[in-house]
Amino acid sequence: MTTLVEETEVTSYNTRLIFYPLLFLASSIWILYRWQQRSRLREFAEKLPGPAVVPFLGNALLVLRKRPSELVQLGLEYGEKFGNVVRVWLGNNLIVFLTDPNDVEVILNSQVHIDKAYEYKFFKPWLGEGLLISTGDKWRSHRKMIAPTFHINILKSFVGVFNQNSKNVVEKMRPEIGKEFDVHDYMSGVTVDILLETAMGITRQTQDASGFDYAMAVMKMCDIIHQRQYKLWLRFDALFRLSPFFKQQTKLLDIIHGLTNKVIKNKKQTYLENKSKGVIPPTLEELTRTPDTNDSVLANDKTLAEDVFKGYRDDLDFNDENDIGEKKRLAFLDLMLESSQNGTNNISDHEIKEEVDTIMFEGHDTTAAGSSFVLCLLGVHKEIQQRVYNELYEIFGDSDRPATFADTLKMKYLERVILESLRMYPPVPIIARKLNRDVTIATKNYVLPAGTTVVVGTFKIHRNPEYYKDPNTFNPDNFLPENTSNRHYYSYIPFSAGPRSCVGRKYAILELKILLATVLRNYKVTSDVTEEQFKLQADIILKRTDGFRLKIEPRQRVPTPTTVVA
Ligand code: HEM
Repeated sequence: MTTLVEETEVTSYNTRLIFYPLLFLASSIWILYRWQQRSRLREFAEKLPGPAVVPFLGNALLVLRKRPSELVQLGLEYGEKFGNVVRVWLGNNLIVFLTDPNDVEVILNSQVHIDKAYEYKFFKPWLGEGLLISTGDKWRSHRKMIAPTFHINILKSFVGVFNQNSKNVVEKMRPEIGKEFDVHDYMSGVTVDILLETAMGITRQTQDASGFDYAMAVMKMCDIIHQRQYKLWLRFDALFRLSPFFKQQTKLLDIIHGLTNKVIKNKKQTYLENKSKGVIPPTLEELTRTPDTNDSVLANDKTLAEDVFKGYRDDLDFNDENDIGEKKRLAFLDLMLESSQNGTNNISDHEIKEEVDTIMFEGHDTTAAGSSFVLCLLGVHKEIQQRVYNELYEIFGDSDRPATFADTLKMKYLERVILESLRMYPPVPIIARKLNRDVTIATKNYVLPAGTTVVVGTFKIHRNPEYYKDPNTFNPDNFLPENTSNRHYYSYIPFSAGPRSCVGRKYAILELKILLATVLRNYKVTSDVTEEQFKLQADIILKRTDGFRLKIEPRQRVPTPTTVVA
């Protein structure tokens, strides 16, 4: 007779007898599959130009101990050496850099290659499955829901917010008069304030200490993610968890998610209370469809940016013809809650939170870098600054009145300056995708195999002499209509292009115009640092490691007669 202990031992022996061979089999199949996949990658990769590789590490040694500022230079040097397609191995990962607009179009214009690369995962604890990183059906349905919330009518309703916050930052900068300071700190603060209001409906008046903590937490989170991008050891989750950054991240995310959750809960409650009283906010449909005769003149007056980006007409261009002007202002969050509550869209509170957090990140760091670069460039190029100011003087005279939407349409030279700054210093200097299918690109019909990470080198594309005469010279006339009309559309992609292009493009241009116009109407800016001395940092967002150093002095509101605005 066998005892219970013996029976248990026999059962566990039998289990092990089945389990271990199965485990061995599964592991062997997996290793074989990976080996086959890698061999396939290698087979295609061998045909692509790129630096020599060492076993196991590939080309990882090239970036070892390199500072972020050195990575920009390294990237540019390899581009010079190998051309518009450069193959690199980081361990087992095949990475292909593309800088020919024809190749880039194949990737960005596709509805298939929409998956983001591995590096975007650092955002996941913060942004979850928000628009920036999600993919497949989830991304498609959310994009369809969010793109209309950036309709020009909604953006027009934000003009007042852009003005008020721009005025606030002008006042905040006053103590810096005469000193050299880092203007990015101020641009970062004002862009977060603007987003708190336009994304979540939190105004300076309604903002309590949690609003301020949130803004600080957003800025610090960006910093942690940047560190993870370029400090190789922080890229490994296990090591990151052991670092002090992880603890800090946990605290910051508590603040960020705590506020977004709280605001969503309160807004939803208010919405339901109002609904029970019969007070229902206008729907997105109503805000974006009703024509308003008062504004029909503006409807035909398109901005320069709309011409520049018309080559890749995307879901942001729908229906803008039906302009209605400034109506009731609703933050993105209100619009999303409304459409989820009235059944137009199927989106949970958690998903709304992810999208609001995504907009807070994408909308803040990019515009902060964009506006800081413009101000520094104008500090260097005084002639150009004078032309910008003269144009503003023509619009506003010596008055202190806020800008209207109609004024922004007249800021044609300022717009060219912004576009040129985004060309030379694109806030998002590279975009990365993971290929799920083989793709044949235009250059030599190379095939990039499924599994490759494709990096689109926006920074390098924007400085290609084939498309820009004298590409390293800051020249806003690169965006005169005669110079843009025949240029390859994918030779200018600061907002990416195609189905995954930046959903906030029009918001960004409008905000930048009002913010920069307000600063320049109040201050003359100068930079003692020349463009050659800018130390660029390769990051998710392009920055300067030497800081955006600038000096300001109060503006005498008189035009400079010598310059003519084109
Ligand atoms: C100068 C300012 C800006 C620049 C240069 C910029 C650039 C970009 C680029 C290049 C992408 C594609 C990223 C990728 O594929 O990895 C992107 C995506 C995105 N941007 Fe912007 N952006 C700016 C401002 C904004 C603003 C103000 C908002 C919102 C208020 C915003 C929201 C987004 C979102 C949600 C996405 C993800 C879109 C998707 O994947 O469907 N951006 N942006």
